[in-house]
Parts: sequence; structure tokens; C-alpha cells
Amino acid sequence: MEVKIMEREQNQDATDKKKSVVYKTDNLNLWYGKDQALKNIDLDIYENEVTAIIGPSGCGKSTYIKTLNRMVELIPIVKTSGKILYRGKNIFEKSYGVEELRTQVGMVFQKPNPFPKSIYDNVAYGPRIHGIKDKKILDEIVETSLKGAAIWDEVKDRLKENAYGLSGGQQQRLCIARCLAIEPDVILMDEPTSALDPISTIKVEELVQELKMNYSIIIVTHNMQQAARISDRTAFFLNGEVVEYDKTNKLFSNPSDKRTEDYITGRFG
Ligand SMILES: Nc1ncnc2c1ncn2[C@@H]1O[C@H](COP(=O)(O)OP(=O)(O)OP(=O)(O)O)[C@@H](O)[C@H]1O
Repeated sequence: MEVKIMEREQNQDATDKKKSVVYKTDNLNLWYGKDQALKNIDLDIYENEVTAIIGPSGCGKSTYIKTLNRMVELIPIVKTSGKILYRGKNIFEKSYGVEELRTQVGMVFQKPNPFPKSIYDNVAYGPRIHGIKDKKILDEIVETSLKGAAIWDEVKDRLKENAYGLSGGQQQRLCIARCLAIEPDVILMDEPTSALDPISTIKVEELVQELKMNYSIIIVTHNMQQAARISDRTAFFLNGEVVEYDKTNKLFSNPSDKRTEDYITGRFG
């Protein structure tokens, strides 16, 4: 029995070695002015997986995810050191075009943030910016993206209506559709269900599971059950450091670090 388990684990390790690394974070440090928010972060994020970032409030989860699309640099006091390689290229290099990065890496935020436009125009927005004008092509992108975000059936007869008329859960799936319309490689999600009711939360969780077949997903969540339900790997952040990063099953059933155990068993946080 034990031999079989070991064999299975070895096979799994071999499969993991073959998996492509989408993001490699190498000794990343980040400061807001004098305050250091991220310390020596080393993380490999794998393709077609859901990677969860968990940890107590203020531990640096959102800051980390916002380094991955360089959103943090919009904050003037931010300084960084170290490297983040996206598909092998350091995104902090001056020559790296942030626009190009953002076409590869979509983001979904905590609060659904549709534009005050029609459902159709929300989804067509990105493709239009990228120069697509042909109505037939746009129609196709809108339909495919809304189907991909599991909301097509609910909105197909009201595409011209304002997106603000949708429920919160529908708005969040619309925002996911808007993200899919630019055909990203990676989707960053910063607490995407924290403003949603339980039924909408389940819908978004199911959607995340489906999307990982075609995308690599990195999700920040306060909700440990959610991380356990939907992610393949989990990184536990504490005070700006990664305490533990492992397969989700392993991290939640047999954590290596006492601090992880204390956190997942609810002793703090
Ligand atoms: N714009 C900012 N200016 C200065 N400090 C900031 C800024 N944003 C975040 N911080 C600080 O950086 C640290 C990490 O914050 P961050 O928002 O990344 O944590 P978090 O784990 O996502 O927290 P939460 O779960 O509460 O959203 C905190 O101490 C926070 O106060």
C-alpha cells in the first residue's frame, strides 16, 4: 500500500516537472515607502492550474498579485527588487511593454466593476481597443466570451441592456467574460467572490474550475475552504513572506510549517 502511494507521488512529481511555469517569482521584495510589504518571495506558478494565495489581512496577498501585471507601479511610493519572469522574461525590465503584459494577463477584482455600458459593449470593449471593428467578429467574441463565463443563457436576450441591471453575481461573471474577450493567458483574481452571495459564489467557483483547462488562474482568497475546494496549489503568506507553498491537498492535510497549521486550524487570522 505504502509503496503504491510512493509510486503515485513519484509519478505526480514527474508530471509536475513537465508542467510549464507561467510565472517565476525570484527573490521579490516590495516596499511602500519605508514599509516592506513583500519579502524574498520565490514562487513558481504553473500553467493550467489554479493557484490560491491565502493568509491573514495585511500579509501582502493583494500586493503580490498586483505585481504580476505591474499594477503596483501605479502607486508612486512603491519600490521593488528581484525578478518576476512571465514566460521566461523579466517583466520589471524597462524594455518590457506593460501593454503587452496586460493583453496576456487579465484581472478580476473583488467588487464587480462593469462599465456603465451595455452587456455587449462591456465584453466588446477590449477587442475594440485592440482594433477589431467587424461586427460579425465582435458578435462572435461576445458570444464565446459570455459562454466561457457561464452567463450567456442568462443574458443572450438582453445584450443591449445596461450591465448595471445585472445582479452582483452576474456582473462578476460579466467581468470574467470581459477578461476572456482579450484571450488572456493568465487570469488574476483578487477575492472575486467576497462581495457575492453563496449561490453566485458557487457559480464562480465552478467557472474557475472549468477555466483552468484553458487558462492559468491565480486567486487571492480570504476563504480557506474556497482555496481547498478549487485550487491545485496554495501559497500561505504571512507578514509579507511565503511561509509555505505546496499542493493544496498537502498544505491543508499535512502542512510542513507550524504557522500554516495554526492558520488553517483557525488559531489566528
Ligand atoms: N497603497 C498602499 N500604500 C501603502 N501601504 C500599502 C498600500 N497598499 C497596501 N499597503 C500595505 O501593505 C501591506 C500588505 O497589504 P495587502 O493589501 O497586500 O495585504 P492583503 O493580504 O491583500 O490584505 P487584505 O486581505 O486585508 O486585503 C499592508 O501592511 C498594507 O497596509
